[in-house]
Amino acid sequence: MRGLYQRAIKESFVKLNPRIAVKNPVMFIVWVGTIVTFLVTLDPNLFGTIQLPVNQQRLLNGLITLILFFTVLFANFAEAVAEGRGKAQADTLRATRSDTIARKILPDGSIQEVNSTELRRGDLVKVVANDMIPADGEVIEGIGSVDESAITGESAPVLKQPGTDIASSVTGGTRLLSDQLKIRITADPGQGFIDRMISLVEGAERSKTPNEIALTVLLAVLTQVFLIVVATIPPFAGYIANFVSTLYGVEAGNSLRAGASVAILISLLVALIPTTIGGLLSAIGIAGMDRVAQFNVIATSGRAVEACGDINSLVLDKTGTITFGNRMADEFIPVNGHSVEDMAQVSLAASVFDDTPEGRSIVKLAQNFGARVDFDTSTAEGVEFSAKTRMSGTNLPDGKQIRKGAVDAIKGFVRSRGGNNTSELDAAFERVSRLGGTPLAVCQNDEIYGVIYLKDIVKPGIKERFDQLRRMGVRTIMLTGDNRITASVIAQEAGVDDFIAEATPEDKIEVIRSEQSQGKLVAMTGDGTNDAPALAQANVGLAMNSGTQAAKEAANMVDLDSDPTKLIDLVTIGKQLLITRGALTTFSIANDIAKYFAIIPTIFAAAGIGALNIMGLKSAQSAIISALIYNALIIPALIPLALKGVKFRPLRADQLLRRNIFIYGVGGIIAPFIAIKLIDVILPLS
Ligand SMILES: Nc1ncnc2c1ncn2[C@@H]1O[C@H](COP(=O)(O)OP(=O)(O)OP(=O)(O)O)[C@@H](O)[C@H]1O
Ligand SMILES: [K+]
Ligand SMILES: [Mg+2]
Repeated sequence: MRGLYQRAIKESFVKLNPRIAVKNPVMFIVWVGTIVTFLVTLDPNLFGTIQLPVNQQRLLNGLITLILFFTVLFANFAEAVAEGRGKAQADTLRATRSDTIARKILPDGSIQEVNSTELRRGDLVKVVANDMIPADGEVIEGIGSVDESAITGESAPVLKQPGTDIASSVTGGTRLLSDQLKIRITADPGQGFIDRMISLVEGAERSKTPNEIALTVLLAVLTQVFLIVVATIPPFAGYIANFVSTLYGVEAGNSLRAGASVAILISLLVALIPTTIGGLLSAIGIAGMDRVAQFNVIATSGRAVEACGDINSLVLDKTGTITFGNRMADEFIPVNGHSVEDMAQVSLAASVFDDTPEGRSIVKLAQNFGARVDFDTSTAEGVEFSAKTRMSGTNLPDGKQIRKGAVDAIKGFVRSRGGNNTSELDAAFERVSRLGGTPLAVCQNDEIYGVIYLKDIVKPGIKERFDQLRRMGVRTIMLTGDNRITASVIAQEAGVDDFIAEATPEDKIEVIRSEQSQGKLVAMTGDGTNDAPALAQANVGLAMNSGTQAAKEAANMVDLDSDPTKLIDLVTIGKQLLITRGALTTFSIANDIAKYFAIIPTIFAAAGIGALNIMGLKSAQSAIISALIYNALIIPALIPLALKGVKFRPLRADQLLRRNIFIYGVGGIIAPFIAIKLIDVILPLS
């Protein structure tokens, strides 16, 4: 922690470099102002004669220079502290990226040892137990467990094997613990997942988000307006000075001219321009990305984090996101006069090749009923489950075709072979669906044997989360391949706003497009290759780290813990980022009013227009210094708030706006009046 601050202090000075400083127009004006006031400290008469005794003027100018310099440093410090945590994280990551020797498989099948940095996309490598995986890739042969703690912080080993979308992708820098794998490299050197993570957390790719750019422009315009206002004060003051001279004598007129000295005009300018938000703006953005990183989510840009705050619609999978997703076979419901044992036997035959959790749980339940595999598995053919057919099964050596799957899919299968549907089947289908379970029909050729009840449970607390989202104006849409009845039961229980049943992967992208065509911003999660287009289409796409390479590349965020529910947290983080920025901007601009009333009178006070001094400050000098000290100190004082984010309540945007304008607007007007008066009382200036 101390190291973090030491580093930040050092960085604060590095950021004084004009080439870096100029990127923040508001603070750059302060920096230029500091240099000018420094010049008039060296030679108080630089821009014309002054009326104060030279030493007194020099002291005042020197003090102003010092405070302005600290104002710039404080703003730099805010940014440096925000960047610090990411830098520390990058160091840890870099340590895992050390080069290793890879066993490259040559076209003739022989092995050549090469440095991991020489591997290119498409190369084949062999990795044996205890080897570091040399680069990102896809397992094409073998099975083994991998320690991914370097990237996920999760110590439990993860099983990797070819074929299955989910388990076949490996990340360079993780370690193979057992057995051996043949891997096809999918990333060129320096383009891997860990490389991308490093450059992200280091902020190398942290370009300003569109909102940040818009706000920076607004602040720059505001700064320009004040620059013009302040620049017109001298002629105006000069005009009044002439007038005062004729009334009260030349000396009174001159003291008014002195009041509008360069140092004081610069002080007024700095006090009026939005330095508070100008100094904290980038820290707020970096902190938002940091908060996302602490959730173990990697965002590809600050833009993605911000987009989370603007989301109107959340598209979520049912299975595994809203429900636990470890759908277990709970019951066999035989139909058409078949016995449970008969049905168990057919269900087992339909599932021996099905590697999904559903398939394995069916095998287990069937074995409990005494079912045994009674055919030669080496000559039988497995029919893999696909979200499109919504079926899986086995073609037996004797030509029998056994299938299980969504009830309407199986009905279609049976019908095409001349079989019939029964009301008994429909009753079983309805019973399971009304319980929120997934019914799978089982058939052999044209004969339906029964319905398997796959049980799934809605995650506790999810309804409250959706209520919270609704209060923030976010609509939740549940998407499922399951039937309408099951979908509506789960939708009701989870409290989603809308649902789409019997959805194909194409439906996902369709839902997103139709929401977007209504001007809405959409967020979604996904892990499969077929999710990739939808992840790319969504304004916020959160891919699971356990998912395929394609999904991860299409998404703008990756969750290292592979928990799709995190999308809900991301929306909250994004909203908080926007609210924090809005609140501090309001506060910063509201502050100006008090600072204006503290400084303006000092310019005219010397001319005896004391009535302007409504704050009753001790003297012109004390007023200026007090206002500037407040202006400088408010930046470090607000760093914790900028980093942590303002207190967040799940409210709609308009309610939040009203609340914020009240708290940070009214507070922003009152706070500096009190603070400046206090500093004025404490200051040993006369
Ligand atoms: N292993 C399987 N074998 C046969 N049919 C299956 C299998 N797994 C699921 N199904 C059927 O296919 C349907 C679609 O499955 P899919 O995984 O696409 O969607 P889902 O898991 O129900 O919904 P979600 O989109 O919420 O994940 C399921 O509702 C179920 O009826
Ligand atoms: K200011
Ligand atoms: Mg699914």
